[in-house]
Amino acid sequence: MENRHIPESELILNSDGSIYHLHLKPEHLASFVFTVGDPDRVPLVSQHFEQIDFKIKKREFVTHTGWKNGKRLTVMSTGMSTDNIEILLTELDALVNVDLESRLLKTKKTQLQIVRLGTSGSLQLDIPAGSLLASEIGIGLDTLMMFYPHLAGNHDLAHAIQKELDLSFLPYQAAADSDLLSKVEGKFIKGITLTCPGFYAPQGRHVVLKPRIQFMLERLSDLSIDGKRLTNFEMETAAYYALGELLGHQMLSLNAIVANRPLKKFDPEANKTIERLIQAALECFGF
Ligand SMILES: O=P(O)(O)O[C@H]1O[C@H](CO)[C@@H](O)[C@H]1O
Ligand SMILES: O=c1cc[nH]c(=O)[nH]1
Repeated sequence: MENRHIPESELILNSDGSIYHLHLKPEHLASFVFTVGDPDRVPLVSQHFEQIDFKIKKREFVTHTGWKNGKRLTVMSTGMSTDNIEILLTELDALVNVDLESRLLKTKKTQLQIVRLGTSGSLQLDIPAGSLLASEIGIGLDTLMMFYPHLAGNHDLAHAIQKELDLSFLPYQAAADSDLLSKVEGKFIKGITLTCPGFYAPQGRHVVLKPRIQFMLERLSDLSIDGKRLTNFEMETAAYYALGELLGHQMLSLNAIVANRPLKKFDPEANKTIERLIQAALECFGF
């Protein structure tokens, strides 16, 4: 990669030297990061830390860094949608891989491990609310990755979804890091996750405005691609996996299933499932 001087208007630092949106300096970040969508979920994770050394809030990005079981870790909130994940991952990568003084790439690369702890809706009757699901693959129904280099790897699912829904664009497809995925074996079911650019019509919901794509839920639930089926809807996973692949960081998205869409049910006990998700993730990663 060309080692150019990154201009001030392209990688923006605040007056205290912290990075623009996240408001972090390199020393505030651990190499293992849990991410959550909801800022109020950050203390639900960090309450399990033995010690918290650093806390900051900027916009929807709330960060706590501390220690558990002798290991340093960070938890941070991202807000919703893939556009926020683009900001998150670009700035996290810059914190570890750009010398913020010289504005040049560091010669030695640091790899982050980033695990999303999010909520999600199931597309399948046999994946009830209350399930814990690890996304093996993420498929993005948004256009974020049209602005970045092409992804390597298999795009079979993306092509099948484009055909089924008659989309004018090709969704993007990327996979979880296999080492991180192996750590949750037995504790999480595995699934194929659809990352949507919205919560309502882009997930086939009808409130007042009628979704343009008819029977989206049923068509995606029934789709079988070489024996593989789609399992859940959320709004960030594919961007983590795609940008993780391009930037060289390890990513895993873990989901608390809070709705069963075929049953038309939302789980009133969703908070308990989120707490189980947090506990299970801490255990699986040795914290
Ligand atoms: O609970 P979080 O992590 O925010 O994840 C899910 O919940 C939000 C929608 O309610 C979207 O961000 C979706 O991905
Ligand atoms: O159905 C759901 C539930 C949580 N998050 C989503 O994006 N969709």
